[in-house]
Amino acid sequence: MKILITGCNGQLGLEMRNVLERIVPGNTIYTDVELLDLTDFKAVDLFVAKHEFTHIVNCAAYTNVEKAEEEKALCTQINVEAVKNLANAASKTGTKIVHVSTDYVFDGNANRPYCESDKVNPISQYGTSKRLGETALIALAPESIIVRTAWLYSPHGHNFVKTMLSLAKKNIPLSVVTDQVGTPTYALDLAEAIAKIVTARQWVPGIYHFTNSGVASWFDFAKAVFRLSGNGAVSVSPIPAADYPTVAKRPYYSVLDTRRIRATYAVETPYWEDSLAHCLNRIVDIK
Ligand SMILES: NC(=O)C1=CN([C@@H]2O[C@H](COP(=O)(O)OP(=O)(O)OC[C@H]3O[C@@H](n4cnc5c(N)ncnc54)[C@H](OP(=O)(O)O)[C@@H]3O)[C@@H](O)[C@H]2O)C=CC1
Ligand SMILES: Cc1cn([C@H]2C[C@H](O)[C@@H](COP(=O)(O)OP(=O)(O)O[C@H]3O[C@@H](C)C(=O)[C@@H](O)[C@H]3O)O2)c(=O)[nH]c1=O
Ligand SMILES: [Mg+2]
Repeated sequence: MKILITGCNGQLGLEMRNVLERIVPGNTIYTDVELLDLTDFKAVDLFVAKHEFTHIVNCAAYTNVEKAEEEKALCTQINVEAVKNLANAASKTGTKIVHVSTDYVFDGNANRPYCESDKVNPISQYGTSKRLGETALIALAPESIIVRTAWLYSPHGHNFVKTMLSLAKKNIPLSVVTDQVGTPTYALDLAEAIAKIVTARQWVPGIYHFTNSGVASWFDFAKAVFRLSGNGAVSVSPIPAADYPTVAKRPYYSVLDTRRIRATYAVETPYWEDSLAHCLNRIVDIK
């Protein structure tokens, strides 16, 4: 087994390293944009040909939802063209790909958790680019596995938990939206799930949904961050999304149904608040 982790300094990339070095130490090469720019067709082709990986886990992406609306070309380069480059290179070497996608491929008008077969209809540039990445990958490397996740956080990088913790330090009253509902997901739990797929005896191509268990609004998520980090006194008001103007539209409801991945790969989907508590314990200086 020889694995490539791309985007190794992102939230998921860093957790993939934690998990893989515990369960299959020394089997993995980790690349960031400096070592391997995925938008460079030739570089990707040469790198993958040289190493003959058994698996690639693509943790690289353009993830700034707001800026994506203005940086459409860059977002497409990373979320679509780079995925094509990986798919082309991997299909020559018979390398299996695990690619990561998002709940933002859905429009959020459902009233029950989204299954893998449900109709997609992205409402943002980021969501559109992630969907185009999915379809390009399926066309070029149909044996791939796509794991859609949502509301990712970790001790590293940019995420809602760290945004809330830094706002808490400013001692100003906060307002957070209550009418966008999903499932906060700990990047470490996702990394465990992906590692299980990569090391499993069976490889079942297709799309899988992975999130933690349970349901929350961003407001619920913020309240839990403050309660579990000893910042329970921070004042947070619930507001409708209409009162929090943003450039990009976000789905009102994007809970994902995770039965398929649990049934196929026996992965754990811990309750979101339990995982949040675990993550907060790893973040020093939370008060
Ligand atoms: N964050 C979230 O809430 C969610 C994320 N996802 C998906 O999960 C996956 C992992 O997300 P997450 O870990 O949060 O992402 P991050 O933004 O934390 O990390 C992505 C990494 O990709 C790197 N990268 C960007 N461009 C290139 C390039 N051309 N070549 C190589 N590397 C590049 C970035 O480097 P640099 O920082 O230097 O640009 C960054 O380190 C992504 O596919 C994302 O779409 C799905 C649902 C929710
Ligand atoms: C900072 C802040 C945000 N919000 C709102 C804005 C928005 O509706 C919601 C979440 O804001 P964020 O910008 O942190 O989240 P966003 O960047 O939209 O998060 C998404 O990222 C991409 C990469 C994904 O794939 C998605 O699954 C999802 O995690 O919270 C408030 O209501 N109050 C606040 O003080
Ligand atoms: Mg964001």
